[in-house]
Amino acid sequence: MALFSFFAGWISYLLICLLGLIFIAFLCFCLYIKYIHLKYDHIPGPPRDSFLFGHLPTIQREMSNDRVVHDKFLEWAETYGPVYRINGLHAVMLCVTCPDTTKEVLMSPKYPKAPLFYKRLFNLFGQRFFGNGLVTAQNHDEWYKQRRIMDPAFSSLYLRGQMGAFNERAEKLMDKLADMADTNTAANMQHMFNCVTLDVITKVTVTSCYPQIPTLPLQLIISLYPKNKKFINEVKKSCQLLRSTGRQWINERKMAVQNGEDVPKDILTQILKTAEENIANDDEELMLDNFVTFFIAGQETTANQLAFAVMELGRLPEILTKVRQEVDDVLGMKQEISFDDLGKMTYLSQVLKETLRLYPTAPGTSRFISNDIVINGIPIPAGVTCVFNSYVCGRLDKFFEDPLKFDPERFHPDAAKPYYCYYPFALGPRSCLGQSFAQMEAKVVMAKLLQRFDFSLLPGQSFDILDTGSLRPKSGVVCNIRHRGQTPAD
Ligand code: HEM
Repeated sequence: MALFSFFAGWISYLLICLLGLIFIAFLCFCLYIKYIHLKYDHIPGPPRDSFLFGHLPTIQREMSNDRVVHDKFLEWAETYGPVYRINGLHAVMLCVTCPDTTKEVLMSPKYPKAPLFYKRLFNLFGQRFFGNGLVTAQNHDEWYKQRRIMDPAFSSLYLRGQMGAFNERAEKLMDKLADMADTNTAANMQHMFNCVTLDVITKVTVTSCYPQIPTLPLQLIISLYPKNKKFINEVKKSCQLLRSTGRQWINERKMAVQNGEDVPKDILTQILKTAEENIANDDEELMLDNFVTFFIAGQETTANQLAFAVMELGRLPEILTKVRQEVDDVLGMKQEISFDDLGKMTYLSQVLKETLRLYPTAPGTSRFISNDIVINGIPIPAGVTCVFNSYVCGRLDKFFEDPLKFDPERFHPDAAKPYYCYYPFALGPRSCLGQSFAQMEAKVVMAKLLQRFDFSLLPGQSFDILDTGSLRPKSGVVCNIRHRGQTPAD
């Protein structure tokens, strides 16, 4: 009995000490948050929901109510100006729309990608995902080494040589659409575009292993609720499948290289080279990081752009007529589109650019600011994350008049170029490596679609945006497809 009370006494003593320590740690954390508030509260920003969580509850509310969180950021940019502050626990994030700062920060290699966001993409729900691949690499030298190796697979000379592949894959889509037109079947255009961009990037359709990536704050929120376990497990399984598919393809290519076979200078071959020059000892993991990176970065962004373009053309007959006329003038009945043809379809380029202004499918980027700077006359102490949001910039009327109007004339070759307020592919050294690839692919697919088919949106669809980290049309853009010249009753 005495022994029992001795131990019980010690356990209660330890518990009290532990609680005391937790309380002191919490107090220190609160004091640190107060210090951060004092340091950055001179920067304008919306009122915080709470001392501890800052603006996170508002952001969570927007997301759980199925709203586009970037609309909230837009509303705040309109109210609080070219730089405003958002708090979440001890972290401070600045949303910047000031063009001069956008230029200064994004064009300089001095500002690394912000760990606040990119470190979280290393894993997805505990499963290695983008790792240290090109999009997420934060160390400048490691990133630069990879980028230099990957560049040849995206040079304009190499891409010219890919026109055959773009044509061939787009033709497969046209065949499917022709079947649908013949059988009067409605087409979910987003799904169709996903298949073609997947086909182009992998040359094999492996749609089933393609993971849906939830937005980063959403990931954290999702992982807090046990009821999401099933979803989390599915995402993890998709990631594992993607990496094991990558492992298999990489090994096959490695064997081909070792056997002295003539391999193409494509993305996969270049990925093998990134590992050869990697000084760290995780060659295979780095290759898989880049496999996942190109698979994700190179596929759904373009598919979603195409789907948004069809959505807008479906409700704007005048623009549709004009762009179709251009395609007819340049291509006529020609089946194989050449690189030179692409250059001649300038209005189609304008349509695609305008699509990304209103619907930047990868809506922003961020950088860590490790030195004191001044933004729009406001001194900013070092240690913050700056977010550059192309969705917000594209919809601010100080940059684009009547911003919600879809108007490709904004990108007419003679129109004034937007000054650091239009960057759907980001800007500077960390801008999109696949920009030309994506826009060549998008043009080939759109041109063939316009050349061969009439499409009309099925009534009753929403024109809303679904924000899953990248932006996509909520409706899927379901269309009735007809061969050109075929009347709806045929
Ligand atoms: C419409 C299509 C596309 C859009 C809107 C887009 C947009 C972007 C954006 C905004 C970034 C910067 C991301 C960040 O800073 O977090 C980026 C980076 C990147 N994109 Fe794209 N992208 C598209 C298509 C592609 C394609 C087709 C590929 C490859 C085949 C690709 C490969 C990459 C890579 C490798 C990076 C990282 C570049 C680096 O940091 O060096 N993208 N893209």
